[in-house]
Amino acid sequence: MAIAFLSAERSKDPNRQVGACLVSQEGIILGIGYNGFPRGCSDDKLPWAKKSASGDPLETKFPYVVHAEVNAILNTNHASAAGQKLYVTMFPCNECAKIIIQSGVSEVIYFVEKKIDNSAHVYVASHKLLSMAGVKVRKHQPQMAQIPIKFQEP
Ligand SMILES: Nc1nc(=O)n([C@H]2C[C@H](O)[C@@H](COP(=O)(O)O)O2)cc1CO
Ligand SMILES: [Zn+2]
Repeated sequence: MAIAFLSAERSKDPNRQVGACLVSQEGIILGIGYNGFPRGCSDDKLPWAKKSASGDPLETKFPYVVHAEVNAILNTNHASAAGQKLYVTMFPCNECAKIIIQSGVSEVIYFVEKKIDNSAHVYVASHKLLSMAGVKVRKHQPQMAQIPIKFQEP
């Protein structure tokens, strides 16, 4: 989970940085991701806004951003995500849940579940899909409040 948090720091989304880390059953790191625009799609040309003044959805980030979970699964250095565990700083949306299920991930460990009224159905659907597909879901219980990183010679 700490690696998912560290990965989130790399996101350029000014409103919400999300990170994910895919690990094997034994805890070996297989893939890391954060929310961002697709490869080759410039942050200078696409908007990070949540709302546009004109009301045009194409002037918001939503149609373009790749979620952290999808990036972690696609960035894997392993042939398949089957039977693996996905650590994610935020509970996955329904679209990510579909990809998590289809890629064969067997467990999702999340840090926080965002509760936003107008998107509540997204998370109800996500829970429903993950539960129907038999993907284990649990909230991370941190053993410590922080992990300081010092850049100095050991
Ligand atoms: N699990 C998630 N993984 C993600 O990568 N995200 C990303 C997509 C957007 O870039 C941002 C959410 O933006 P906002 O609606 O909080 O301004 O976080 C969001 C969630 C929450 O479901
Ligand atoms: Zn998602």
